[in-house]
Amino acid sequence: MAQYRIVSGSVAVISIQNPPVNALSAAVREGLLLSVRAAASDPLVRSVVISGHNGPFCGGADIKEFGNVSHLESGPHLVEIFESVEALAKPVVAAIEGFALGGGLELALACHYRFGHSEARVGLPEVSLGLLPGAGGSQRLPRLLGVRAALDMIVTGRHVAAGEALKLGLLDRLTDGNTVDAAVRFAQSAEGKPLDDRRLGNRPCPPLENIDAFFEEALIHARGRARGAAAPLACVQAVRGAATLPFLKGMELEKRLMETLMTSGQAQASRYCFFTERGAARWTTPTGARWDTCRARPISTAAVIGLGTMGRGITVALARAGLSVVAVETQEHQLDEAQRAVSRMLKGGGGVSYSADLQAAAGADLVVEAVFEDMAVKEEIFKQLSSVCKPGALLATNTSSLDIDRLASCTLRPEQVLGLHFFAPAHVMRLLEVVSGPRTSPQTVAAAMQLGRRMGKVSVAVGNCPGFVGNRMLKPYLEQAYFLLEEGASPELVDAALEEFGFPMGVFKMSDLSGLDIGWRVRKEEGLTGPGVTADQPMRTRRGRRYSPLGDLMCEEGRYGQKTGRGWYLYDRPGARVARSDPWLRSFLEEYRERHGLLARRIDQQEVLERCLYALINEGFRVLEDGVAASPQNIDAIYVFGYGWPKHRGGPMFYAAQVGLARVLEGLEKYHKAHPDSPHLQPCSLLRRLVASGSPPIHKWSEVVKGHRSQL
Ligand SMILES: CCCCCCCCCCCCC/C=C/C(=O)SCCNC(=O)CCNC(=O)[C@H](O)C(C)(C)COP(=O)(O)OP(=O)(O)OC[C@H]1O[C@@H](n2cnc3c(N)ncnc32)[C@H](O)[C@@H]1OP(=O)(O)O
Repeated sequence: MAQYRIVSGSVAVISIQNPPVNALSAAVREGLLLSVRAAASDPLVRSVVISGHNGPFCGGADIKEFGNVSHLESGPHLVEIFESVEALAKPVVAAIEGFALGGGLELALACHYRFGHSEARVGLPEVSLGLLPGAGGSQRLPRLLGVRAALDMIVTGRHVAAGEALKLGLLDRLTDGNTVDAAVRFAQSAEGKPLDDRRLGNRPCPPLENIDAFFEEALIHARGRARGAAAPLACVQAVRGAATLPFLKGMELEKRLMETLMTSGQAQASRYCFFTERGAARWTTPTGARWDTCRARPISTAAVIGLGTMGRGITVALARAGLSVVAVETQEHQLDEAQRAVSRMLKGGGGVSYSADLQAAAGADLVVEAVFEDMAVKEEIFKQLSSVCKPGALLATNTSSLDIDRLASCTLRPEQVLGLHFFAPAHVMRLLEVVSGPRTSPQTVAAAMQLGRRMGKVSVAVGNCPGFVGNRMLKPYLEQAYFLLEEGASPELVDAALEEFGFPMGVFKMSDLSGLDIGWRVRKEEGLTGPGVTADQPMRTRRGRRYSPLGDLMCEEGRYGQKTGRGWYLYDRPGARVARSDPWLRSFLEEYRERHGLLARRIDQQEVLERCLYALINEGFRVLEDGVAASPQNIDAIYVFGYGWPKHRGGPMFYAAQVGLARVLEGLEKYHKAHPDSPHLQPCSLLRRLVASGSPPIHKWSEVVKGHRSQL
């Protein structure tokens, strides 16, 4: 769908019409090509403006079509359309409002001039979909901006604001007014002028010295950041083609690379993540509440209780979302320090006031409690908040695992109590688990989900259980990693396998970063270690199942990780980040194995991956079975946006489907047989039932889950 009209006697305005983002679907491509041909053949038309209908210029190719080759191939191809645009003998001006992304920017690059609104943004984000700008973008952009700037945009996929795009030379002019009107006036002024130099396909790439060395380095850099993703490397290759080949040869290279990427599992996984991120907004809860049936009361003021690292980050996230925030910390020295830190992060005051008195929370629409993880302390605060806060105020806890329902029962308003599980650093990390207990009202969930969106978070509604979704699934993953150390692996081996898989950090490096003492405190509270454990209990068994005390022993040695300069690795000083192997740990593990009669065996990376990831996935199926997560897509969103699961692998549940459910089941059966005292390796019944029903595709799993639903 493309609207075609003539304005001011000589300008054809072609408007892309496909709400909400004017994506280039087959119908749009058809309409666009017909319109371009009409403009070419109409003698009255002397110039052309291409714009987006109702605001945004164009959000790119229609991603929904990518999963289906026949959709992709129906209608004219973008490359062909853009060639016709560029070849037109009349000046073509792109009028960019809102955004021009992916194929949208590639269309603008085929135009002879680009006019932008001052608030527009442009970019080639295909890389985050596991692709490259495959409709000429990888060849035209370097010819316009030069290799360095183009490569940066293409490999990172970042959105560039209009002001920067003007400086880069990507936009020719900006306007604060009506972009189409300004573009029409400009198009008329360009009528009859020569166009050859405006056609990027005709231009050579601006020269670059030491071109081979430049691209070698770019490839090394991209490989370092890609974590196993193929698209960034293909982007470098395509831009190299732009720098070294004639345009048409470069286009052939782009096409070849694009065909390989488009049909890859990585692109499929990245696309799945795109829709998973957006799908989380269509939430449901175990109690049957839904996003489309409840209205959220808007939240404009908030109080944050407790200004440790999490509280500070949450204050910043709320203030940046435009809320007026009162930050409460009863310890005066901590309050001063927090005030300075928050101001620094906000680059000024930013709507935050500070208080040492809980009464300051009285007028807030929402209170987020972020004190340390101690149930008794939290219970006391919730009791007080229940009487201090105005009726209707929502009371949230930022616990990462404690029982929301227990906190709700300390208040006179259990329906307004919920968990908001932020991830550190809270003002940076995209994920927010919105945890509802059995008594949390749908309106409370709706308000929290809306707030999450305002903060720019991927908010996922989950049910209440120890660890909620993310940390609950992490537990078996960590446990297997510890067991692997007992059986002969080293932290380096385990971490290398996980990092090669695509995690930014292996489990032991991650544990050093977040602090071993956190898990130690939780295990003490659970009675797994500490004074409550009597000397006659076997060290490696708890409640009839295998237990590894390795983490506890490390903490007893004062090895808390980066903060103490020693953990699973050695650091130059407390707080340093670079992990080095520690000979002490090697002997510690050897002695430990000897003491417990454990024979070290050779463990390969495949076993590391299967034991750790399959145990995590298995728990994911249990989470689905229990109804704590509404869908496998929600679990995957949690892992991709909160736990560093590589996007090009789609998330744990998607990965399980891609590996094959039968293979995951078989792997779990094998490992459970070898380790019968490790119940996390025992395949759960949902996985068995899915395999028995022929391993349906992931979007059909809910049909198998149904009927078995929810204990909550
Ligand atoms: C044998 C094999 C053959 C292989 C052949 C190979 C050759 C093929 C050649 C093809 C060449 C293609 C080259 C071009 C590629 C591309 O353009 S890829 C797409 C690039 N664009 C993007 O990545 C942009 C994605 N979108 C966004 O970033 C955001 O949506 C936005 C545009 C910035 C708007 O944000 P916001 O206002 O916050 O709205 P959202 O909630 O994100 O989105 C609203 C709804 O719109 C849907 N949507 C968004 N973009 C697209 C899109 N490009 N296609 C389809 N749908 C899109 C989004 O899912 C939302 O939908 P709902 O959730 O249903 O509301």
